[in-house]
This record gives sequence, structure tokens and C-alpha cells, in this order.
Amino acid sequence: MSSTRDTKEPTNSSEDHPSTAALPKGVVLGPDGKPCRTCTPFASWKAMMASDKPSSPSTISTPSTSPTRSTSTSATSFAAEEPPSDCPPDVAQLGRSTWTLLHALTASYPTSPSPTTQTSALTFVTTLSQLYPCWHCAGDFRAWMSRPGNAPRVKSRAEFGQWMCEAHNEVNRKLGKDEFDCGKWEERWRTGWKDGRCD
Ligand SMILES: Cc1cc2nc3c(=O)[nH]c(=O)nc-3n(C[C@H](O)[C@H](O)[C@H](O)COP(=O)(O)OP(=O)(O)OC[C@H]3O[C@@H](n4cnc5c(N)ncnc54)[C@H](O)[C@@H]3O)c2cc1C
Repeated sequence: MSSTRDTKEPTNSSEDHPSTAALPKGVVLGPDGKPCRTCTPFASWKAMMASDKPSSPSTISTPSTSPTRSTSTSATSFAAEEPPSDCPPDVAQLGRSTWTLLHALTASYPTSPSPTTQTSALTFVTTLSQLYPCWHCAGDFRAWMSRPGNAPRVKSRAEFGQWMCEAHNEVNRKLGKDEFDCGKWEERWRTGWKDGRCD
């Protein structure tokens, strides 16, 4: 298995992919010009690996040549297929795991955090926005945070949890998903639902 993967290591070189238009829809290139696995839905990744001559036109993006395409490129919620659980994550699996960590983190955040804890929270979110493995997701996240009113709010659990919910809703909107009712973030991520089904 691994040898098959190794021999099919995507390079986006002219030999492997004669032009960017030859890549399947949804495949996103990384800063190194190679297809970025954690930026791409698994179905698109599989299509790329399965065929040297995919039929559909490409939807790709690179940070250097077409940064403005990241929004359309990232709207890839069409792909429901999951990578096997012992394989590297695709963009959706990475996202779900990350949101779980982020909302769980706000759920366990102190109601009255010390200044040091507040600084740690700010540093954590800022660092995540710089190092998140899906580069176009990270870029959009940083852009959203830099807009007026969207800077992380970390003075209390209630504030941080609400801010995280708003951040998540921004991505939901971008991907054409329903917005989550932020009045319910604590039920979803901390206390469990009032109907008792989490107990
Ligand atoms: C910072 C960041 C940026 C991302 N950017 C992109 C991107 O540009 N393109 C892309 O394709 N994917 C992106 N993702 C991944 C994307 O947000 C989803 O995680 C992924 O599409 C899988 O979605 P899902 O429907 O399984 O549920 P998710 O959106 O992962 O949500 C998981 C669960 O969280 C709960 N939930 C949903 N919304 C909220 C909310 N607002 N507040 C609290 N709880 C909520 C729901 O119960 C849901 O089932 C990003 C992820 C992160 C962490």
C-alpha cells in the first residue's frame, strides 16, 4: 500500500500534471506548488490519484498566483467521502477535529481567567491561524479575525465561547452550511443538551 502511495506522490510537475487545468475539481495546491492533502476533500484527492487525465476542470489555488481564489476553492463541502481512519486527514476531517478541540477548549476555559491565561488564549488562536495545515482556510481565518469586531475575545468563558461560535459560523457561511445558534454553544460543547441525551 505505502509503495503505491509513494510511487504516486503528487508533485504537480509538468510530467505528472501537464497543466493545472488537468487536476480534478477541489484539488488545492500548497505553497510548494504540490497538491495539499489537508486542503483538499478526500474525493478530489482520490480522483487525482486515480487518474492522470481527470475529466472535470480544475478548481485549484496557490498562495502566490491566485490567493483570491481561496474562498471558492475552499467551498468544497460537496465531498462527503471520508478518508480511512488511519490515513492522513482531508480538509473536512481536519476541520471537525480542530473545531472539537477549539470548542472544548472554550468549554473548559475559566469563567474569570487570569491575565496570563488570557494572553495564552490569544497566543493559541493567533498561532493556530498561522500554522493551521489547510493554508487557504488559515488565510481566510486570519483575514476574518483582522476585520473590525472579529478579534478574539477572551476575557471570560462566555465571551471566548461566543467568539469561537461566531468564528465557526463564518466558515459555515462560507461553505454554504447552516449557521449554528450561538446561544446553544454551551449545551453543545460543555453541559450537554437539556433533553439529557448526552448524560
Ligand atoms: C479555522 C478553520 C477554518 C476552516 N476553513 C475551511 C475552509 O476554508 N474550507 C473548508 O472546506 N473547510 C474549512 N474548515 C473545515 C470546516 O469548518 C468543517 O470542519 C468541515 O467542512 C467539516 O464540517 P462538518 O459539517 O462535519 O462539521 P463542522 O463544521 O466541523 O462542525 C462540527 C460540529 O460542530 C458543531 N457546530 C457547527 N457550527 C458551530 C458553531 N458555529 N459553533 C459551535 N458549534 C458548531 C456542530 O454540532 C457540528 O456537527 C475550517 C476549519 C477550521 C477549524
